[in-house]
Amino acid sequence: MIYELSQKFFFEAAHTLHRHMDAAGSRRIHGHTYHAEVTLVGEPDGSSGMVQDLGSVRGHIDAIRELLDHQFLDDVPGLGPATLENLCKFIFTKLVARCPRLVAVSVERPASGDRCVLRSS
Ligand SMILES: Nc1nc2c(c(=O)[nH]1)N=C([C@H](O)[C@H](O)COP(=O)(O)OP(=O)(O)OP(=O)(O)O)CN2
Ligand SMILES: [Zn+2]
Repeated sequence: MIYELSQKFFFEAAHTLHRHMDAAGSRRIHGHTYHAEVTLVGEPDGSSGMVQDLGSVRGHIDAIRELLDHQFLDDVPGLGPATLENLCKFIFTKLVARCPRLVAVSVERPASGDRCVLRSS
């Protein structure tokens, strides 16, 4: 059997975005509340009963959250244009190094209903 383990977190951040539509508003500095979810899959280890200890997942998420929460996303090294897509990739790339069973990252802006999901396969 395969188990799916997930954890949610949120961060608040500002950014600008260069785009063809609604260009002026997006180019101005503005902010969003982002809700993210990470998902691991696997079978629990026989002795621990865990796919991965959620405490360790939370610790690794906290380190990534520090890079994003209350930051100006345009200045975050390695992120690129601060889109939902790039936020998913940024979180995935950093977290998979610590959580090898990571298979998906989603980032959502609940206020607008926008959401992106990045899956490894
Ligand atoms: N594929 C994507 N498209 C857009 C993204 C994105 O991350 N991926 N992001 C944005 C913007 O960040 C933007 O602020 C949202 O713009 P818009 O949908 O026009 O919403 P409003 O400006 O009307 O209102 P908000 O308060 O900013 O939600 C755009 N596209
Ligand atoms: Zn925006």
